[in-house]
Amino acid sequence: MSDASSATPATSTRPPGVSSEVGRLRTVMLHRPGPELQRLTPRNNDQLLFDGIPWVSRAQEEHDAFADALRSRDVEVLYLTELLTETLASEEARARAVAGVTQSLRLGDTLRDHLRGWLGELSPAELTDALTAGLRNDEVRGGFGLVTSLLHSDDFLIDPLPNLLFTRDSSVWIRDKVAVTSLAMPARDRETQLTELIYTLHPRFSGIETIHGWHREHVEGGDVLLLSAGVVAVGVGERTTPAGVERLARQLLADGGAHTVLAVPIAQERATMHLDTVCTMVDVDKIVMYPNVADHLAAHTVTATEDGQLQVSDSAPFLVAAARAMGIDALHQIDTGLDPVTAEREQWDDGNNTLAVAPRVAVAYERNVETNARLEEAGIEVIAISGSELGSGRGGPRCMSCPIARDEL
Ligand SMILES: NC(=O)NCCC[C@H](N)C(=O)O
Repeated sequence: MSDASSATPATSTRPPGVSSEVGRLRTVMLHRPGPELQRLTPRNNDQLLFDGIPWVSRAQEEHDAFADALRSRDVEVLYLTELLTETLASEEARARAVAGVTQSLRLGDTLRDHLRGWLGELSPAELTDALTAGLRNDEVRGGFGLVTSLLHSDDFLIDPLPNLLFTRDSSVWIRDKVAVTSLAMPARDRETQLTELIYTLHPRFSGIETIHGWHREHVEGGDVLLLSAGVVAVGVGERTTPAGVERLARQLLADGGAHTVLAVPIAQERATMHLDTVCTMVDVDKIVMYPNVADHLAAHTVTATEDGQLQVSDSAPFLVAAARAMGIDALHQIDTGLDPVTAEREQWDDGNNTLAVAPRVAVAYERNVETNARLEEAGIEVIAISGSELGSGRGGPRCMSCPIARDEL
């Protein structure tokens, strides 16, 4: 469970809404790493999308320091598990959560019925733990039948969700609406069941419109960059699919969420799983970008015709297409000027994955010494945090944060 003593109470009335990457950050949703990380073993870490086995208590310390750095800049920090527990006070939320998590065809009828009964008796906080940390076969008490006898004792009946840490990916606010995303990797599929519950049933978000949704064409929040009000760049690669960006673009262009969407192909590789692994905005007209991709990153500009059809341009260099859509002379790339090997090492360690808390102020991992030095030379204040354990899931400060409210620029 999250550290309730240091959390800001979820009672602020600041209206949610985000229209850029760099407007002053007011409210953010994080997930403090918890028991779900204790489930990682050398046998399952690849499937669960971690590159190692994190030291959990150190990861929690690093995460608490990250949250404190944000609070010290007057950012309200909400925790996903606290919001979920509050949501699960509602009978409807509990029923939906239990039904969703027991859908798996792996269970069979006997075990499913047993689990439904068991989960239904848990308190909201216990149910949050089960939904996030999962459940092993040998943790089930009673309900023994054929399936539970044949599964291995350490098989999961409910998969743990270690990637909840990366709250960026399972929902993204675009103006005053929130897109509940549809995650591509099986290990993360269930995360958006939880964010959908929070946004549809937590009183804080009452009246908020959700778009996209669980089990639609794949879109992940790490691919979605709000370059400026009305201009949304969407990476298309290992996670977000062409069909995913098409559906999102259609929705945004139809309901005023954007006037222009840039569809940006990225290499379908783990190192570049999301657009925010290669570039993030650090000022209204500055972007820090992995130099090894800078020269060939390109974009299709997508707009809507008067009768609502999508209009797709030929591909153009990303920085050119972005500046044109944003109505500025140039989107300046922070020239990290690194030799290709250092650049590759720092990109792998999320050097380009910064979280702006205001224009020209960004949180970054301290280990990316060269990239951070270049950011500072370019006039960006770097709030350096340590991420030796947090980074083993391959995500940096932007990945670990879902902005809920930012000031308009
Ligand atoms: N926006 C991001 O780049 N998020 C990082 C996600 C890391 C996670 N282990 C994953 O593979 O999905």
